[in-house]
Amino acid sequence: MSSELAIRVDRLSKCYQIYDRPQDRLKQSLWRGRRQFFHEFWAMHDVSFQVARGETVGIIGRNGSGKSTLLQMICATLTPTAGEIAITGRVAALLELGAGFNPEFTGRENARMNAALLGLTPAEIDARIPSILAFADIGEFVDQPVKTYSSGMFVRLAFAVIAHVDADILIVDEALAVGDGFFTQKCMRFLRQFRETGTLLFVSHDTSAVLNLCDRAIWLERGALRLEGPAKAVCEAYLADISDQQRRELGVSSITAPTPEPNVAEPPRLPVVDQRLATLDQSRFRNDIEIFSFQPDAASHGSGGARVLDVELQDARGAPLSWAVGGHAVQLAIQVEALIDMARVIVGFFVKDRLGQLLFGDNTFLTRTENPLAVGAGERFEARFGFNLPILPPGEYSVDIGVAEGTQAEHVHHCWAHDALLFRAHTSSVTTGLVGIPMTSIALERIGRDRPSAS
Ligand SMILES: Nc1ncnc2c1ncn2[C@@H]1O[C@H](COP(=O)(O)OP(=O)(O)OP(=O)(O)O)[C@@H](O)[C@H]1O
Repeated sequence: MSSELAIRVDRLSKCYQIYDRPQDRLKQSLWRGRRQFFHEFWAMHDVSFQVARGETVGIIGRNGSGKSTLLQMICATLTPTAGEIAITGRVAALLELGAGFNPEFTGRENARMNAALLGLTPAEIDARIPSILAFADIGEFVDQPVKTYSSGMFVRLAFAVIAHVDADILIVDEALAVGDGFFTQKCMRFLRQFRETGTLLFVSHDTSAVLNLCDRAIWLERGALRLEGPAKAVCEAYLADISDQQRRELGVSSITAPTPEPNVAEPPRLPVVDQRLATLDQSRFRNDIEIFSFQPDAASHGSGGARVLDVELQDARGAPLSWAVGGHAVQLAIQVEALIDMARVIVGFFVKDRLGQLLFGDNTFLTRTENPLAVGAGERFEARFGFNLPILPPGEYSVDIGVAEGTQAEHVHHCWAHDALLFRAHTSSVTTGLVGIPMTSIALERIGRDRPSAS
């Protein structure tokens, strides 16, 4: 195989023998192939593709399309019925919860055992175990048998191990989603860093995760390769296919958007009040967002000239919120301590989703261009941003806070606190797209016919 290739999959097929009743399996072994008591199910059929060294490839497809089957064969935990796989490099995989873990052993013992299986020498394991356990961050559970672990703890430990074994090829299933928001973001940061040098196969139902991470995507359908190519084109085709199918199921033919009228009146501007909020807020689709308290020990970088003291989401009158409702007015209040004299302070924030994709944010620069804020070392100051929360799809979100000095174009970062505040949206009327925007108006009216009917 060319040294530029990390993975070559050639005409791969997997057939399962399905027995309708347990006794049929017994009969099959007694008859030794002279009669057939099973029927065949081809979970993968004639799939071929190549992954170049250093590529990041997303595998997408509906439930049961063969994603796990394919990856298990690549990891050699499942034997193909036909076809070949050639791999160049050390493979580490996170495919199934708890796979490769002995339930009776502690987390520490399992981490050592897995690291050894993945090729680390005892000396390398000794050197890396503190960092593995720090990454997993499961506290005293590390010395408990893993049979007592929650699924989130399993993922943390398994991911921590694969992140420390110098793999050339990483294979990760969306098992990641089991972790909490902070951990998922930590994993995504690691994966982004890993893809600079390594080869990554990433399986997910979530096309935004694939778009975010992958150069290329492979779409599997009923065990066959339906499409491969640039991640954007493949994900778009996949989503279009899903919506076509939904339309067919609903019995709706394709919908063409009407051409807008040329002189439509300007929509009303502020105040932004979504007319539907009152109704939505009475329903189970109300966008309930749980706000977790400020994380003072959140990881941060920067020159160290400032320190974030507190971050709060407040209601429009300044009362702290532990729950917020999407679409409603809130304030984000950020308190900072200057550790050095600062002449032109800028404070900003970014809200990110569980994959670390930046959703929205803002900063104080334009508000204070004319009279920049100057503070002395030891002084405290507060930035406040008032806005209508977007409607957030269910999931976890976090807020990064930045404190800088200078101008928008040229500045010194004194502090960038990652994941200083965490939210969780529980229920939502929005399920697609990154966020829902509160609408100022929505109309649907009859406007006549193409041709007046003859009377
Ligand atoms: N051990 C097995 N015996 C019989 N059929 C199996 C076995 N394992 C998987 N299958 C079948 O093979 C097909 C592909 O399964 P696979 O788990 O690879 O799909 P997937 O794309 O990973 O699905 P999901 O997104 O739900 O995880 C499915 O129809 C599944 O029922």
